[in-house]
Parts: sequence; C-alpha cells; structure tokens
Amino acid sequence: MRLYTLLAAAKINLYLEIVGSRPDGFHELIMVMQSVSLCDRITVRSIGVDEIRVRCDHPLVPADETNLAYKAAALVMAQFPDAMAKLGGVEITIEKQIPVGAGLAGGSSNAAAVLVGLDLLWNLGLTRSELQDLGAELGSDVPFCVSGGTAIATGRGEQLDALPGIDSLHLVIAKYESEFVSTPWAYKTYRAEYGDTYVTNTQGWQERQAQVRSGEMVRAVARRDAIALGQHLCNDFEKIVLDAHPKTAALKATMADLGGLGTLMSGSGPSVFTLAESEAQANELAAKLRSALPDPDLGIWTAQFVPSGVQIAS
Ligand SMILES: C[C@@](CO)(OP(=O)(O)O)[C@H](O)COP(=O)(O)OP(=O)(O)OC[C@H]1O[C@@H](n2ccc(N)nc2=O)[C@H](O)[C@@H]1O
Ligand SMILES: Nc1ncnc2c1ncn2[C@@H]1O[C@H](COP(=O)(O)OP(=O)(O)O)[C@@H](O)[C@H]1O
Repeated sequence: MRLYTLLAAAKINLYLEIVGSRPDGFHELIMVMQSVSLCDRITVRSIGVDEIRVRCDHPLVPADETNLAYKAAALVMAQFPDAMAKLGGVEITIEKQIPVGAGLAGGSSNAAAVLVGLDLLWNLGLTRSELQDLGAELGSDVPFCVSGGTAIATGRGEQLDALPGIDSLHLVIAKYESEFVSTPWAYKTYRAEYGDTYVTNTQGWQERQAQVRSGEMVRAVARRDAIALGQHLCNDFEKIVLDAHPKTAALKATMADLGGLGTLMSGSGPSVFTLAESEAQANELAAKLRSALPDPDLGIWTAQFVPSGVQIAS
C-alpha cells in the first residue's frame, strides 16, 4: 500500500495537577487524559523523491519543517534511513478540524498519526511502545496521542497507565477563535506564580501520585461513574489562564450554568468542555450555548469519548 489515511483524535484533560519542577526543566505532572472524537485527518503517501512534504490549508499551521507532523517524519527517517532509501519519501496531508493552540493536542495528535502511518507505509513493524518512545522525543503529549483512550499520565506527561474506558460519555467543546494560549507561556507563568508551592523531591511526587491514583477522579473513572467524574474535574492551569483570558473565564461560567455533568478548561487552554451523558444532551447543551453566546468568534463542537488516539481510516 502506498497511501494510508489516519484519524488523529484530540485529547482533553479530565484532571491536571502540576506537582513540581523536574531536573530536565519540565514540570512533573499527574493527569487523567481522554481521547475524543474531534479529529484531524492525516494522509501519508509515498513519493518518488527522498523528501518530506507537508500540505495543510489551515492558516495558523506551518507547512514547513516546524510542523510537528514533519518533525515526526524526520525522526522516523533519521532512525530508519534504509526504509526511505528503499521506498522513497513521504507527502503528509493534514486536514484540520481540531482548533489550533487550544489545549486539545492538535499538533501532538498529528505527529502521533504520522508515526503510526509511516510504520505502516514503510513496513517497520514497530510496537506501540516503540512508537510511544519515538513520540516522547517530539513532545510530552505525543505518547498519549499514539495510544489514546483513557489514561493516567505522569512524569512530564509521557508515562502512561491505561484506565478503563468510558466510551458512553459525550461533550461540548468551545473556544473563541481569537483566543490562544501558548503552552510554554502557561508553564512559565504557572511557575512564576505557584513555584513556591511545588513538591521538591521525587518521594513527595510519588506520594502525591499514590493519592491521586486512589483519589476521587480515578475512582470515578474506574467505576465509570459519569456524575462523580463530572464533579471531580480539575485543572491547575485554570488558576492562571482564566485570569489572563477573561473572555474564556466568562465562557466557562456560561458553560457551567448550562446543566451538563461538569465543565473544565482543557490542558493549557483556552478550550473549555462540558460533559454530557448522551449525544442528545450534548446537542441540547451546544444549542443552549449558541443562543446564550451568539458570537461568531465562538467555535462550538460536539464529540464523544473514544478508546483510541490514532485510527486507521483506510
Ligand atoms: C499542557 C498539556 C497538558 O496535556 O497540553 P496542551 O495544553 O499543550 O495541549 C501538555 O503538558 C503539553 O504537552 P506538549 O504540548 O507536548 O508540550 P512539549 O512540546 O513537550 O513542551 C512545550 C513546553 O511546555 C513546557 N512543559 C511541557 C510539559 C511539561 N510536563 N512541563 C513543561 O514545563 C516546557 O516549557 C516545554 O518547552
Ligand atoms: N500539525 C500541527 N497542527 C497544529 N499545530 C501545529 C502543528 N504543527 C505545529 N503546530 C504549531 O503548534 C502550536 C500549538 O498548536 P496545538 O498543538 O494545536 O496546540 P496545543 O498544544 O495547545 O494543543 C501552534 O502554534 C501551531 O502553529
């Protein structure tokens, strides 16, 4: 086969706690991550010349070597030069649906899809764990985007433990098109404001991990208890991002009043989601949100929890 099409799922963070600062300069995290059906469509196609080409028509997404999908292909090429020499280079086409710079891991999911796609295109036979190790070289969220589903993520986000999936849950995601949050800015600002509360030793991190693993959110997921899950949503980034983005803070307040199971900002933001127990409820909440905030700048999507990060479409 000379062409594969993959669906790259966005993620939301049901729980995100910033625990401390790591020797590598990154933050030690405890997260519960969930793949959702809002996805980009990625096509990888063999081309006769030894190069990587990226096509993407989204104005905010670079189509050059700074694109995370390009970086993923370059990494695989560097590790497996014989495959490219034998089978030629690759053209990657990205059809964006996931809003950019939203805290939904759009770029990371595209990189994960390219890793999976090139493994197929070049018959590399890599295991899931090998693909995740490659992903960790590209970004902290890429390993989760490779496997997806529901997972606890620790370390800088790359250490994953699968949790039982809750595929029956639906959600509404909203984001003002004009609002963006840079992930490095969010971590830097959080450190400046809350660095003095960080747990400073690895034993303390492990203790905090053990508490979260046996805490309300993980128990709610394990019991597939949608009501408890909605009640224990938590994201440390809200403490800094909502102050800096009053429009998003007002959006979150409006969404929280719609009557869903719970509302939270995803990742470093600024997208906000509200959980719903059915597709019908998600559609109803989305319609209510549209009439409460009839601003053309506001993007609204409905989606559902899904059990995988990258799916092979064809
Ligand atoms: C915040 C989260 C939550 O899921 O998602 P987004 O909001 O970006 O979607 C992630 O931690 C984003 O992961 P990702 O976007 O892959 O980050 P990376 O490329 O690895 O790192 C970008 C920058 O964020 C900071 N960073 C990232 C991860 C981490 N555990 N500690 C950090 O301090 C570092 O400054 C790094 O230079
Ligand atoms: N394939 C890609 N898709 C989306 N954004 C990308 C991609 N490659 C690089 N980027 C850049 O990454 C930045 C973060 O985008 P994104 O991954 O959507 O956000 P987030 O990290 O908040 O989930 C943007 O500035 C965007 O230009």
